[in-house]
Amino acid sequence: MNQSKEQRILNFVLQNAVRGDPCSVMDTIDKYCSQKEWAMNVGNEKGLILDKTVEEANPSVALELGTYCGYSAVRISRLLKAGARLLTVEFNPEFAAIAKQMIEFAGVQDKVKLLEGPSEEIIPQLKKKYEVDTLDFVFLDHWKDRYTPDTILLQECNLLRKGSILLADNIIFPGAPDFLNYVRKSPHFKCTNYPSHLEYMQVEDAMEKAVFLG
Ligand SMILES: O=C(NC/C=C/[C@H]1OC[C@H](O)[C@@H]1O)c1cc([N+](=O)[O-])cc(O)c1O
Ligand SMILES: [Mg+2]
Repeated sequence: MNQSKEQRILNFVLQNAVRGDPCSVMDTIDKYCSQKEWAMNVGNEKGLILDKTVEEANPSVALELGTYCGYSAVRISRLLKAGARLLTVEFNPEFAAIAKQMIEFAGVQDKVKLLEGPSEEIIPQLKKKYEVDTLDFVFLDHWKDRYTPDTILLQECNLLRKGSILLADNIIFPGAPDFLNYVRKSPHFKCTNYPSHLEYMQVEDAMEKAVFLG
């Protein structure tokens, strides 16, 4: 059976990146996806916005929704302080299997816990099953029509605290208009927009930061 694009990306990393070196893994994925096959990794331009937001949050506990091949899980976890952890949620088993190998090759497996399943099922389990108190940082990069219901669910599950930072990818392309409307109208969030471009393309995109005010 012929390989998936995600398997080809992983193989390129296994053959060309430096084991245990997160930056080498990120650079190798970016090289493959800009030169050979486009893929929906956050990429290096929006990745720098992600880096700055993670450094601002300096999270003890971070959540990512939409692992895909693990590019942003590697990107986020490389910045985490000792003892901090990233929980990353992926519902597609093929993608989860690729991401698991990508995370292990990058050497960040001790900081990352990959949770396989739908976000709406996993979020209500975070406190009891995954021993989460509150989340310091959340990266939303999964199905765009899940950003709003999952942001509401995070609040309903008391997983946000005053100052929790949410960062959402793809605000322009593919777009998350209902999420933008929701957080910008809500008195519980302070929003900041970061114009950028779609990964590996000259298409406009943006990220939105939403800080929970309690
Ligand atoms: O659909 C996108 N992301 C949704 C991803 C969904 C992921 O979470 C659930 C599914 O298993 C997948 O792994 C997307 C799409 C584009 N795009 O240009 O089409 C660009 C991006 O950065 C994106 O995150
Ligand atoms: Mg994205």
